[in-house]
Amino acid sequence: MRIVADENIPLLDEFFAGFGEIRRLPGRAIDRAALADAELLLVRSVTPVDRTLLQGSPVRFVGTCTIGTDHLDLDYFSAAGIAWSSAPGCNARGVVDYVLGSLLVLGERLGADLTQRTYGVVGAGQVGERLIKVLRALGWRVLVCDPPRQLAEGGDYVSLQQIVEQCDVISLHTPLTGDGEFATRHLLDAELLEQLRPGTWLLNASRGAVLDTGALRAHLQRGADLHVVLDVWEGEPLVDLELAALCHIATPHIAGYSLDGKLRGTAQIYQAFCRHQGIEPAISLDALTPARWLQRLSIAAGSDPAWALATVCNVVYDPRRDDADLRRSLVTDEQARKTGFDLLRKRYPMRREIEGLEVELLGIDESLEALISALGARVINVR
Ligand SMILES: NC(=O)c1ccc[n+]([C@@H]2O[C@H](COP(=O)([O-])OP(=O)(O)OC[C@H]3O[C@@H](n4cnc5c(N)ncnc54)[C@H](O)[C@@H]3O)[C@@H](O)[C@H]2O)c1
Ligand SMILES: O=C(O)[C@H](O)[C@H](O)COP(=O)(O)O
Repeated sequence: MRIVADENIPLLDEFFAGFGEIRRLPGRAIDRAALADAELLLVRSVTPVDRTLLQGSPVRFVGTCTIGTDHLDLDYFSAAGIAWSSAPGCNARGVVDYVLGSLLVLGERLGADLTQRTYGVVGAGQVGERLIKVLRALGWRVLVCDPPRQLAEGGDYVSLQQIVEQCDVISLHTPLTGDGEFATRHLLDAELLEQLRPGTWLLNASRGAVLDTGALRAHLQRGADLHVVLDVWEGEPLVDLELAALCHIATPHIAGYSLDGKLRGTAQIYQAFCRHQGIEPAISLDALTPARWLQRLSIAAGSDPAWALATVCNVVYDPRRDDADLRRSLVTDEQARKTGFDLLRKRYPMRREIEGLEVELLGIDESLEALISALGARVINVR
């Protein structure tokens, strides 16, 4: 079997060499010619996979090692009988760590008490649900907007209008969808942006176009009192220079780029392809995951909770490095800017997740124990 794969998918040989010959290409360079004799196509989010790419090719299975599927034409797959899989939830925890790290930066720069804010999470799926769980476990107030889930399950949800009116912090975690009752393209449009409360923190680590970023730039240029964190950009890999300059934190679509999340993405596609082939998966991710460079941290009972929170989060992930790297890459030449964006993602340094970190708690401190557990780290009590 011939396999064509995005060169940025880790563990390709370990999981897929047993199925056939793998040809690696930059995701944006995968074209019709490359697929002339390929039966299996493995992509990430930068390869639009549609009729134009696939028609006439022997591809029978498409795997995207990502959560998002907006780059796949699923209607065409279904009409053409092409099987596919994404990797639901694979890097969701990385996004939660990114949001926590960003909140800490904003809290420090703006002198805000994170415990006293009202958080609005828009989209309560794999990412949003995990984020809500952490924020609520910390005892923070969270409102949730997810109309599809509200319709399907009922429950304690609010409207987007209520989020805009009541929240100090709004974090977007919907998929990008262009049509249907719950379409999210420009979900936060010019009208809603105008209604945000002065001082609102607005975070987008979903897809660039979930926000009307042209309207956001214009609003900020008029002096809107907003504090913006953007990981994703309309028109990626080309970042809007003026908008980036107006953001508190600007990163190159790496919110979910934990090593754990990337490896899980490959493993999930391997499992899906095994199911498709009717074979039992024989390769285990556990055996292939490297040891963490920081496995355990010690914190003394009685430590300041805000310090402990920042220490556990920042030791795992601090978005300031990614923000600085992106800003250095933002040159005026558009081609160089796009190349810079892709290079930052291709050469992304090793980052692990808070889940998996062990925190040794020295002495008895129930509230500190609850806080560290809320973050998802494993508490080891040393009495
Ligand atoms: N920046 C990154 O690195 C990164 C990483 C992972 C995922 N993502 C993006 O985040 C998105 C969400 O990820 P997920 O794993 O939570 O997806 P998911 O499919 O598990 O959950 C999405 C949730 O959004 C809800 N939703 C849909 N339309 C909505 C609307 N109009 N208003 C409010 N809620 C709506 C859905 O009902 C669902 O509960 C992905 O589709 C992907 O595009 C980005
Ligand atoms: O949808 C996802 O899983 C994320 O956005 C993912 O991190 C995208 O990474 P990429 O495929 O662009 O490398």
